[in-house]
Amino acid sequence: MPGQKPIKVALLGCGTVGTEVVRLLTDHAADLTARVGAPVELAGIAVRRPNKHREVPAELLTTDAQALVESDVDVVVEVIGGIEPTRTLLLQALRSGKSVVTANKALLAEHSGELFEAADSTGADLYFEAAVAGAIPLIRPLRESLAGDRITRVMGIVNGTTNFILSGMDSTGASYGETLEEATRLGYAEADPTADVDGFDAASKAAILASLAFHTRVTAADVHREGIAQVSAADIAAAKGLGRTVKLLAICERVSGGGADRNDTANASEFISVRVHPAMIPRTHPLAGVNGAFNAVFVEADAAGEMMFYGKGAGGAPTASAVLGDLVAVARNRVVSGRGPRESAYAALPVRPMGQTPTRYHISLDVADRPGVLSQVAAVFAEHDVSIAAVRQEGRVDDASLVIVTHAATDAALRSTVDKIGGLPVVRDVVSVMRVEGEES
Ligand SMILES: NC(=O)c1ccc[n+]([C@@H]2O[C@H](COP(=O)([O-])OP(=O)(O)OC[C@H]3O[C@@H](n4cnc5c(N)ncnc54)[C@H](O)[C@@H]3O)[C@@H](O)[C@H]2O)c1
Ligand SMILES: N[C@@H](CCO)C(=O)O
Ligand code: NA
Repeated sequence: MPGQKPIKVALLGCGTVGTEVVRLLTDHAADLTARVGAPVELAGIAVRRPNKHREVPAELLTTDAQALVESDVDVVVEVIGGIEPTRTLLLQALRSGKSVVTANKALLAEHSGELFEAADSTGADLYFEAAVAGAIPLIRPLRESLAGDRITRVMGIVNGTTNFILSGMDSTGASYGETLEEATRLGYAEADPTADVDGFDAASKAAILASLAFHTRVTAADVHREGIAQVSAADIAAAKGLGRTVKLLAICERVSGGGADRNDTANASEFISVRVHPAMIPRTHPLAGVNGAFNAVFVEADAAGEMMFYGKGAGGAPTASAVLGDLVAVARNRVVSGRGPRESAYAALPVRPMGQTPTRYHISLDVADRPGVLSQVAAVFAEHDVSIAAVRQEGRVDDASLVIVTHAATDAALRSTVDKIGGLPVVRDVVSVMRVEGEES
């Protein structure tokens, strides 16, 4: 594009993802120019320790991220992570009319409202495909491709570390602790795995997905979150015994009517439920075959029906692929003086608290094998108004394994049922209690 003004890019952060962004920008420069309609020029890279970055051109490095954001650039690409200083830097960029591309789910899940407002104040773009499920196109399908449909459910595996651990437990029968150790040794889990194993990373992603799917501002605080540290080898074995497997799921769904809410929504006819928790799913479910560090997200929409998005949700190069896709989009918008999608939060649906969101449960018990045991157990369910969907009993020498799957019940009802059952003299052990998803209720 001779004579076309270059699109100048500031890169903030040059770690796992940033290094790959630089590589792709350099290796594909000619193609990117052709695709955008103008050269895409790296104007500077903000890092903390310049002497640690021998792989990138030294003259581009700076430790002053703020000055780089304030300089004459068109686009700011943020791959530092965390809330500050990135929040301040990106607000500054957007308020001065610079487009932003970010991979930062934690920031978006807490501050997307403020970032979108800053973008609106100048007409700048805010793109974030890399923030959820890495390379997998998911943000663009939800924001653009499905913008004419009505999405009813988004359910997926959006954290590779926990999926690696749960898949490992499923294939070896090993404990959570042993498998986490292995994941750390192989570099799949970080030295501090808290954000992944306690579900914070998945909860941020769930908030972003729910916001887009339901045209509602959802933050991480709205997401019910449970991690995988409590998942035992017994849970995995119980799941396997019934043709199921355990996955950490991010679930965003529309639910109709009833229940409390975050504002005065007594008359609301529709709510959303946004949650992250381990659940048993049938081994025949499309998400059951997603193993190791892969991600997959299942989307259901009224007109489109069921769709699944599958691929690499993390890693330097896959994540950089999503960043580059966004960079091309915002650069193209600038070339034609156009703009990408703005925030769409008009529906403002209330989020239903987990306490009022019934889910189905699987309960495995070790019981004495003698007449009347089943009826005693069933009576406790009836007493707490928890309806039983299926029961399976397998006799052993002098005891039996009893597996019960419930119809949808609230956490509170299920907890009191299980507490009371655990105290029955005929119940020797409550082996496993876990939610069930992906089956007709
Ligand atoms: N690594 C992945 O697989 C992956 C996948 C999807 C999204 N992300 C997101 O991408 C972002 C970056 O992740 P990463 O894995 O590359 O992290 P990283 O820790 O490898 O890189 C971050 C870099 O930013 C630098 N940095 C910190 N503060 C800075 C500052 N004030 N100014 C300039 N540089 C600063 C750090 O020194 C580090 O080199 C995060 O938001 C992360 O959640 C990562
Ligand atoms: N820690 C995340 C990286 C991608 O966000 C994972 O394990 O999937
Ligand atoms: Na993505």
